[in-house]
Amino acid sequence: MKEKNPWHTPLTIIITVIGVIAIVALVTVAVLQNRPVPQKYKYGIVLDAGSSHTALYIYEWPAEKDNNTGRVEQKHSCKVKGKGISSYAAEPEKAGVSLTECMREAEMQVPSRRHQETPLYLGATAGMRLLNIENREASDKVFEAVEKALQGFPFSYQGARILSGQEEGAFGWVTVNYLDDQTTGALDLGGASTQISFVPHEYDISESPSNSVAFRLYGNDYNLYTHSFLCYGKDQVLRMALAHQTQSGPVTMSDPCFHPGYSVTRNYNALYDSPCVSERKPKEAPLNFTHTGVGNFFQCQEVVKTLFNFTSCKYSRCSFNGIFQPPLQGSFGAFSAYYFVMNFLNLTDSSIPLETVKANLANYCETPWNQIKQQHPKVKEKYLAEYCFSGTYIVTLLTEGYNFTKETFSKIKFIKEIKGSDAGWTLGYMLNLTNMIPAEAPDSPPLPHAGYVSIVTVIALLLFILFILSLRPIWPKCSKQPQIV
Ligand SMILES: Nc1ncnc2c1ncn2[C@@H]1O[C@H](COP(=O)(O)OP(=O)(O)O)[C@@H](O)[C@H]1O
Ligand SMILES: [Ca+2]
Repeated sequence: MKEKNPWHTPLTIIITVIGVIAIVALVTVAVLQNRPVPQKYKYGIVLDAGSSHTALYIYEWPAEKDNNTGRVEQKHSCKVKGKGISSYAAEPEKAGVSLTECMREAEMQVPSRRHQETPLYLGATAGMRLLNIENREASDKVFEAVEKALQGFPFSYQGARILSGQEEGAFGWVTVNYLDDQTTGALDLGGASTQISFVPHEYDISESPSNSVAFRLYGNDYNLYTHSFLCYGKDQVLRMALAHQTQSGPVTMSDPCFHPGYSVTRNYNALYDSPCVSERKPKEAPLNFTHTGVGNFFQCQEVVKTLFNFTSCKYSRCSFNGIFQPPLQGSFGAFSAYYFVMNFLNLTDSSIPLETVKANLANYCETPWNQIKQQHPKVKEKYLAEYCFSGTYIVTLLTEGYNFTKETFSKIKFIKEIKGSDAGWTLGYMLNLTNMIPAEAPDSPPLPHAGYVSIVTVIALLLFILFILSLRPIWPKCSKQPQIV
């Protein structure tokens, strides 16, 4: 005869059913109540008006985390067609018009209900610094035109201005260190200026106060060393190199920094039309000269070295041109033109020793111009012609200028972006102006939703089991199983 299961009494069945219903109800209520609400985002827009071109960046962060840490991300970027705003000195209106296409894109990217509260900034760097030195009126007109154009959009326009070299260097450092976990120096190479920023080991800021910036980031105070070298961006430094080699006003010039077989006609007035070289213009020169290539890395390095002044230094130590620089410290992120050039040359890998970098460059510079063009039919010819010079300049600036050695060179990472945001000063600039540079370390992260659900379920189950056990006195008696001997 089949024995009746003692658990099948009405009481235990009722208790079990009620228990299961209670657990399901508890978990459902808890899960629904604490479901993460769909994220609401806030936005900020920064226009980087560089010497060679303007780029627009849209940043995004969770709305409720305004003052919190490390949550601002680049949502979108747009490259403005044409040249930098400083090139519109003669026709300022066009500087404003040039921005409209990217601004329209921004209107589409930022949800319209957020337009009015979205701050919009424009920061101009060394191109406008030079125009401002050369022709103040023209620089003001460009800003007027740009301002007028930007105010025509529905965002919260916060102004357009020239960043100082210190700001450019310091905000580049903030961007890198906001996004990265360990403290990293920042190396930024532009077309018209270049910046170096890092936290020195022992830093006596009193030696050169103009090179020091203090920041509080993620609970730590930093004394940052930063310097911006105007005219040492790769386009202006090329002008200086060409100027150095055309002092006597020749009709043809043989240049070790360009490939053998390279030959173009250049205009003297155009070459010397920049405050970085205007004083060196030869008194008597023809209208044009023929610029031909020789392709010799070592000779090119000698030319580049003449552009640095190592003779005077009134501090305990200097990089070049009498500028104070404490000993290099830690790892570095090198971005903008550092990355473009080294990436083209396949030299971004930090494991490549400095000597190999030089050997590869020597080999690259020697390659005939025809061959280079054939190998890279899609690369813009202006860039292509200049990679030998730019690569040589980068190596020389880092080693002779900033004193990187073969050991410390391997601590430089050539980077385009970090965690999806472009490396550059724009993010740091916006964080600073919106008071969003996180001063304190992030709170320990709260329990993720899945973890929360699991814990609620396990506790509910435990309670249920305890409840069942507590009913033990009224459990039906188990009938003894026949013993097997
Ligand atoms: N693909 C590329 N290859 C080589 N150089 C590039 C490339 N894209 C941009 N550049 C260069 O990077 C530099 C960017 O400088 P930019 O930010 O405009 O000037 P600055 O920061 O001095 O105001 C320019 O010299 C530009 O020619
Ligand atoms: Ca730049």
